[in-house]
Amino acid sequence: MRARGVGTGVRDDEHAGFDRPRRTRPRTKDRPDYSDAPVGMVVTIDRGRYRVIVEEEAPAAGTKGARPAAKKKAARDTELRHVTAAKARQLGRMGVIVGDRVRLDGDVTGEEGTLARIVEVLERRTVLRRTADDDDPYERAIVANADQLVIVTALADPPPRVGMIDRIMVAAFDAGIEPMLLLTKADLASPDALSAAYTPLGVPVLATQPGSDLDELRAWLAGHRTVFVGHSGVGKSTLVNALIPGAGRTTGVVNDVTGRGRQTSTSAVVLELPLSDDLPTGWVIDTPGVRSFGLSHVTRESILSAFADLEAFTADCPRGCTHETGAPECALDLAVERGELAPARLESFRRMLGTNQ
Ligand SMILES: Nc1nc2c(ncn2[C@@H]2O[C@H](COP(=O)(O)OP(=O)(O)OP(=O)(O)O)[C@@H](O)[C@H]2O)c(=O)[nH]1
Ligand SMILES: [Zn+2]
Repeated sequence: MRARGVGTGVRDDEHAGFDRPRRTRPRTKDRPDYSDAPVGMVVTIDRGRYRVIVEEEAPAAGTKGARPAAKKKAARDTELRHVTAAKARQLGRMGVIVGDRVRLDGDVTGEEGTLARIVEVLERRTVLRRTADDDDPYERAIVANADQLVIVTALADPPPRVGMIDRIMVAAFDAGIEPMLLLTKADLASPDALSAAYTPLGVPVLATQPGSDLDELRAWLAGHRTVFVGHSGVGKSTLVNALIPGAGRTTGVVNDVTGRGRQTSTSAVVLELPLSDDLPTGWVIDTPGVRSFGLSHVTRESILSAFADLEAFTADCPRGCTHETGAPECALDLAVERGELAPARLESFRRMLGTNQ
């Protein structure tokens, strides 16, 4: 007979329940209801400890802990509490990644020396994944719940790698995350060629150099959770520090002796953009410099679904059409012939398909 949860009373369906297949787990007894537990966002992970930001209503004016009236300018009407947590045993091997929204149990005061427990990971809206290389069968989920991705590429020193940009872009398309291209070091080389190569993809492109006005970028980030991805040395930390004074992202050249960068972080970090009077709040998720970006998890269909205009034409493709260059009677070629699709757009799409081979 099924054990009954303590104090839950007899439900109506309890009587009829005996001839039903037994649930593997009694619901009420082993699985406490955490629906009232506070929800927070995982901002860093370090050796099994998760730093979680819990957003709560700010105390009303006049109560203990209320914000002084003088600080009202550009203030949020909620407050952010930082809580350190460990993964609860019941989550088993389930991964918790940066950006995850989690429910917390135990001591959630966030006071020095306290430790909360992550008891549930809420459904992810997006997951940015990569494999170490294309033969790597293990995909790694890097960041959860981002809705934008900024690919940071230097125009020189190190020189841009178009293949790498394409791959990161495909990972974004696959994840349903909006990509943007940010070209740094425009003082060293012109952004024109790269800019032209990515415009047909509908990807916003922005070039920066020391002293650049970052207002356009700020406007783009406001109200979003944006992942920054880039090769080591492209100037990503310089940019993040400019956007978020006090972020303290380590910058500098690669150490000539050890060949290793000074950056020690191995996991992504969520940072809050400064509050502003005229822009909604936003978050930046900085990731460690990447050297490769494997895509063995990405399918042709998921790339196609990021190109809604092309997807509409492919309804007329022969069954099993690969849509690649030379695919017989591919409706995409016919659409270009009829002048309904820009050749550059099809070319860009096919370049993206090619990254996955
Ligand atoms: N000329 C020029 N140099 C830049 C620019 N942005 C950054 N740099 C320099 O490029 C070097 C690398 O910058 P970082 O910000 O450390 O690069 P990163 O991408 O964070 O690199 P990792 O920390 O290794 O991931 C530093 O010496 C910066 O001063 C730029 O727009 N123009
Ligand atoms: Zn086709």
